[in-house]
Amino acid sequence: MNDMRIADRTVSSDTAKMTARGVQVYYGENHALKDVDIDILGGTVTAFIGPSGCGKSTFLRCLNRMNDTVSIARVLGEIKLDGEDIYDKSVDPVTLRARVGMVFQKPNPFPKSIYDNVAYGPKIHGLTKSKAELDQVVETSLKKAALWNEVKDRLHAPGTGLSGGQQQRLCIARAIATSPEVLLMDEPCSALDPIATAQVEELIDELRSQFSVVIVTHSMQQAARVSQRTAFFHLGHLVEYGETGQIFTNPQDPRTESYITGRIG
Ligand SMILES: Nc1ncnc2c1ncn2[C@@H]1O[C@H](COP(=O)(O)OP(=O)(O)OP(=O)(O)O)[C@@H](O)[C@H]1O
Repeated sequence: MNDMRIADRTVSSDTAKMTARGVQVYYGENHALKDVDIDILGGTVTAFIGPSGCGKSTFLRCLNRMNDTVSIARVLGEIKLDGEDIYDKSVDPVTLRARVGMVFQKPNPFPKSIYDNVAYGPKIHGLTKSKAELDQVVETSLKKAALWNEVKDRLHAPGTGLSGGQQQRLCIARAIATSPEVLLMDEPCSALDPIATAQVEELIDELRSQFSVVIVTHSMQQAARVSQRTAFFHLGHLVEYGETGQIFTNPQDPRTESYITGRIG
């Protein structure tokens, strides 16, 4: 942990964008997540770290109700976005996922053109009124995802023809095209080479000026590079949550210390 570039630790907001209280997740009989309480801050990158199977992705997927799509998953407790219960019956999960977007581990562009990948969300949510407005959203999203210059002359070529790193930036552009308030990223760099990883990490830092980012990562170096807040999960428990520098240099719980020093993994 010595040669780490450290992210700017200042957070632009200390108000909670999302809050979770007493969250439990069961997959059938498997109690995967146990009594998780957390406040996700606005304008902040929050990293979820912990050993394989500790529940990081499960909790991430609770934040935009992706676990609704898993028939054996049961989510208990309360999760709020701007004070509103996202599991309330009146909340449409598809609309919620436009506000709380997601980028997955493997780049998964639709088998459509670069343009149509980005235009998809604004179209289905009726966010634009004209073709010119949609063109503008596509361009702005690709610019925010640092991909515009590489693709502006081939917007109608298939998204699947891009390199892995470009495909992941296309998926980020697709996720931000609906102007989400929170962006969830589940190990977004695990399929990328070091150069593409550095590009996506730089992007994450820029994106937090517009919304909260929550990133699951296996890499402690990555958590230290990109996040201002870190949550350490172990065996389904949220063991420790705090300022990233403090978690890595002065952990309060012996389990966190064991993990960051490599004694549990
Ligand atoms: N779709 C699913 N169906 C059944 N069990 C699941 C499912 N997804 C996760 N689990 C179980 O929930 C527990 C937590 O898994 P989860 O994927 O959330 O952990 P993780 O910390 O993200 O792991 P990794 O770092 O390996 O991705 C594990 O016991 C896992 O087997």
